[in-house]
Amino acid sequence: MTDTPDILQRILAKKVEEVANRKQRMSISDLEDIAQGVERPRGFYKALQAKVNAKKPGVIAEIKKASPSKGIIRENFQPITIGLDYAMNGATCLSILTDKEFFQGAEANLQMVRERCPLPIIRKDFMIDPYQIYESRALGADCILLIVAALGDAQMHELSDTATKLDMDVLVEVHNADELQRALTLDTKLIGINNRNLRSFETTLQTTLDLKSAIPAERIIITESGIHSQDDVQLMLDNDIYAFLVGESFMRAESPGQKMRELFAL
Ligand SMILES: O=C(O)c1ccccc1NCC(=O)[C@H](O)[C@H](O)COP(=O)(O)O
Repeated sequence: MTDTPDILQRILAKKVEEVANRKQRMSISDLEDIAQGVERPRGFYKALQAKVNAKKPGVIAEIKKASPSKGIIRENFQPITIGLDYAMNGATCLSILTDKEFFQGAEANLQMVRERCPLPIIRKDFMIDPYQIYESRALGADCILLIVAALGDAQMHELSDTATKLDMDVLVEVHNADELQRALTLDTKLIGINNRNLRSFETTLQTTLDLKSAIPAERIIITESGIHSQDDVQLMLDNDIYAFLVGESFMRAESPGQKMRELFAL
């Protein structure tokens, strides 16, 4: 096991700086104006709900160039081509990394893909301030990610309420039972269980299996990270988990969409 310094704390420290700089460049009310001119949210939750109700896999296909645990994952990184490939091959939603420092993402990637691709999109970034929620809507995001481990209770509720006010969906992400209890105090129907330990970077699908029984039936469980094989997918389906967030195994394939089709038999 790698003894990694707490990557989340490093990312969050950088986000505090980043948000402060952005606030100097554009006011929240200007962002609000821009957000109002953007096409309405596409229904991220609804798209997943339709799959889950039909007991079919709903795949949130990730567009990610690099990560702290894996370094560069995909050299030939063409976000629009990847987004269209996912859409053509049956993805339900997209996840687009916008963090630059740690994931080599970009906000422009989300905007460009949204213009060309009809799928609902989650902005995958580290939300700590309502400013970023307005910014996400202004970029065209349909859903935002809230990582419980990164947030205090009041902060988490404030961010979720801001997203709801903007008609966006919220995916709340947990890694353990304590975080899950906190996540369940939110109204959101989307609960992501991240199988990656953010200290060791190890992934185990057992995390999803261990936590799922504490989640009420009306919520949608999304298993996140570490899905690499048809057996992994089958294990989740056998345990009534129908929503998946997958990045690396798709991104390492020449055609991420075909890889998705292969893993999920779409
Ligand atoms: O992936 C990392 O190294 C990482 C480090 C710190 C915070 C988050 C991190 N990953 C984000 C994700 O949750 C994944 O991109 C997502 O679940 C997909 O995982 P995978 O299919 O294993 O690429």
